[in-house]
Amino acid sequence: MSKVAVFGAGSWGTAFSVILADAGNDVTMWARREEVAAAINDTHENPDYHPGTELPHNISATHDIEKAAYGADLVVLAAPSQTLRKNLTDWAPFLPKDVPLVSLMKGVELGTLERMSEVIAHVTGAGPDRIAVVSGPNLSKEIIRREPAAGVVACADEDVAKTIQARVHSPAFRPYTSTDVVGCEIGGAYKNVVAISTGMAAGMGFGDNTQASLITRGLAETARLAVQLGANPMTLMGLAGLGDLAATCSSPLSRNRTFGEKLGQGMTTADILASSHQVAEGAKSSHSLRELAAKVGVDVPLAQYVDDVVSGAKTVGEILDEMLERPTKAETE
Ligand SMILES: NC(=O)C1=CN([C@@H]2O[C@H](COP(=O)(O)OP(=O)(O)OC[C@H]3O[C@@H](n4cnc5c(N)ncnc54)[C@H](OP(=O)(O)O)[C@@H]3O)[C@@H](O)[C@H]2O)C=CC1
Ligand SMILES: O=C(CO)COP(=O)(O)O
Repeated sequence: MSKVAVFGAGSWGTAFSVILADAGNDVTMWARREEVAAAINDTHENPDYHPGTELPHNISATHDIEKAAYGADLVVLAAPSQTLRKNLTDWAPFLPKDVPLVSLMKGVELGTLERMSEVIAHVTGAGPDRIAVVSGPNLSKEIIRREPAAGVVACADEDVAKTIQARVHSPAFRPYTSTDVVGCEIGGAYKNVVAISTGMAAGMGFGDNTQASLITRGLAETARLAVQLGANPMTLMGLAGLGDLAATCSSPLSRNRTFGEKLGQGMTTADILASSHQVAEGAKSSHSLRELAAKVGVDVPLAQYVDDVVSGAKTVGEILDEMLERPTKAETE
């Protein structure tokens, strides 16, 4: 059986390991905490992230980087976007040479403004034919219950994308291929920001018209930036764009939407962060995406407003007024 190393044993690393195991791979997960690895091996459960779900027996876990990587012919990376560079620097010396590296992350690094595939390239020296992205409407709690879902495997080398597609095709998970890494990554990172804005509206008590307006203008903003960075606009109409946006903005399971709801109800970012240990990537990527857009000359009002509220620079009431008072324009501008 082929072995996959999954680095990261949080919500998505664990649920994606179930896809891989169901697809016939032997999976070794690397967990940051020794006790999480021990619990997975002893009880076949990840008690911190998916309590009560039995994991397939072809999944094991370790806290030892070398053991996790040994013999893997596919490496999957599932850490928070803002820590990936540091994590990967530790993992890189142990990773098998020449195997594909798959990013599951949906964020843009603060400071460098790099997408995750760019961070992977810079830290490992891997070329575009070895770096892939899996994205789409894939809320981990639904995936681990084996509810049917689809996703996109993107790699500049279509043959590599097809090989990974075959490795992640499980009875419940239907992967499509793409060569548009930029479009998939920007779609994945941006939908988290839009989900925070939609959550804010819900938290302020506004209904479906407001939320649908934000989702639609958010998609326009996502597409503007992605296309400027070289993406195919049709990618944003696909699973890694509209698909993920719809799932994340509408689901109570989304950490980003929930984060926004709490902001809308008046909680501060510090209080929200203290109330959950799970990552809501959009809280940081609203700032990096705003800066990335400024760098390439794209107007991204939604990312600016979300960033302003997350940073505490403005209140939700203030940005609501600002949004409604903006000069009107053509929809396709
Ligand atoms: N959850 C989902 O439904 C989906 C998530 N994603 C993306 O996957 C990525 C990972 O998210 P997800 O698994 O959900 O996040 P979680 O918050 O559920 O888990 C984060 C994981 O990263 C570990 N971690 C936290 N901080 C660090 C650090 N400083 N160094 C190394 N490891 C660390 C955690 O370890 P510990 O337990 O020890 O803190 C945990 O294993 C994100 O980019 C997210 O957007 C993509 C699709 C679906
Ligand atoms: O990316 C996701 C679903 O596709 C998960 O969204 P959240 O991180 O908001 O929970």
